Amino acid sequence: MRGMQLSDWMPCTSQHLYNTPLEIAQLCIQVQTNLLTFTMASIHPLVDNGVTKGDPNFPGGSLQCRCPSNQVVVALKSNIAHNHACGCSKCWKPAGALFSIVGVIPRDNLSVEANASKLKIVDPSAVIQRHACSDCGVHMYGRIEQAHPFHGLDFVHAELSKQKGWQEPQFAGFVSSIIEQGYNPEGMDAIRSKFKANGLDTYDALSPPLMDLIATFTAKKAGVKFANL
Ligand SMILES: N[C@@H](CCC(=O)N[C@@H](CSCO)C(=O)NCC(=O)O)C(=O)O
Ligand SMILES: [Zn+2]
Ligand SMILES: [Zn+2]
Repeated sequence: MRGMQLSDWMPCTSQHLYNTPLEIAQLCIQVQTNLLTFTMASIHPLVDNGVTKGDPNFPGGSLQCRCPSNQVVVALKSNIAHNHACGCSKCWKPAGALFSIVGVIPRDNLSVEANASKLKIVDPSAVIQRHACSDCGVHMYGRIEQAHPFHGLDFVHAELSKQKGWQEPQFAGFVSSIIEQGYNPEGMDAIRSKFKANGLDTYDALSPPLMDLIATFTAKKAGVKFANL
């Protein structure tokens, strides 16, 4: 009996349905990705069904907390930068999401326009002093007060804005941190595949350029002299 041929498994190969093993492999990957999408927990609503590109000329807008009335309003005079999915335990995430989506803006471009009295710092001992609405709990901005490479940049969640066009997530950071919050390590490959399928590189800290900024700050603080290249 001759060995099974591909054509034995594909009775319809006489039509132009599956031309090459590559097309079949691509079809299998697509089926698997679709299945993963169907079965996986939500990464974040702005990632689960694809990432929508922002407007590079976006001028900024405002954020509102999720109280039904007397909302905290924060005005942002420019677009955000380094927007990223964050798996860490400290960043605010919408209900059901495994990741936060958080970006930065120069603190001088951020102002609280309404109900500032509702804001309280979630963890005063943290590096990022996250100012959250004491009623609905969403984080309106995170500010770094101590000497730090990101001092002067506020962390904000642009999904709290009614305006569209904010910078889209550029990468996924602190991905392994979701394990610390109870996500099954067996599921990490699927999580990383989902990010990659949406064009986002995944890191277990911040992106390399941001990590280099942190290391440069640390070296300079320690008086390290950089060798010539
Ligand atoms: N595994 C820890 C990681 C927490 C952490 O280091 N978070 C980063 C990134 S938050 C925005 O990208 C950080 O800068 N933390 C300083 C701070 O949050 O104050 C965990 O999950 O908790
Ligand atoms: Zn609120
Ligand atoms: Zn975080």
